[in-house]
Amino acid sequence: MTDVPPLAVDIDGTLTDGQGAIDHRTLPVLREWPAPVVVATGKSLPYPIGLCHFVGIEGRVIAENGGVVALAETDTLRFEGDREAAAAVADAYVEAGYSLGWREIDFVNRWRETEIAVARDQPLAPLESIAAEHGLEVVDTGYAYHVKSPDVSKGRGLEVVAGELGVDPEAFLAVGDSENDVSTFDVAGEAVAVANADDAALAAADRVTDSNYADGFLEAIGADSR
Ligand SMILES: O=C(O)COP(=O)(O)O
Ligand SMILES: [Mg+2]
Repeated sequence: MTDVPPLAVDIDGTLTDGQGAIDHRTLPVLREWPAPVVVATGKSLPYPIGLCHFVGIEGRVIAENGGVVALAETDTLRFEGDREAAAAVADAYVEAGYSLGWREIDFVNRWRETEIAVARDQPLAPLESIAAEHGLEVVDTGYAYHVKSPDVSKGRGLEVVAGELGVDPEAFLAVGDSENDVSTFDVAGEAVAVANADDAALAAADRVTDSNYADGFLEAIGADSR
């Protein structure tokens, strides 16, 4: 087949099951996809790079909601955003008596270079107001609150990746589940939300799958979901 589109795929809520584990059925599908696969996630770079490595695909990654773009084949490693402002928000939030909500050794933020993530069981309103004071915004992925620059997005990252790969961003088929995928959906030619997606992703998608989570992903790309 020559008309198989390149894929821009989210991780949490899209390649996972309802418990957050990667669904093993997605792995051979990603490995054998005959066009470039770009992993676009809110997670810090080591997670998606590790995923690509162990799936056995080229490292093509948009991490930190677009704050980091990494493309192994072109030696690209780009950073966007304002890490100092995000760190200042985290400090002010803790100073105000709140917590980022992770364990003492914080593997969520340890390798994060352009934004800060806060656990969703922590109060959102003060985080939003402190972020706004620093010119930043809070995005709720359904897995964490991410404090990021408003001009950084997965969609902007996809434009950069597409440029590096010499592919039209509109050629991409994007699959995702939450508001941090809306910008990807806007840039890609075809946008599919899995059925468990939040309202923002559902509204931005061209179509919505019948199935949830990884079943939805496999349905979205027309893969056999046995
Ligand atoms: O890190 C998160 O909060 C969500 O990650 P995702 O973008 O892969 O769904
Ligand atoms: Mg997601």
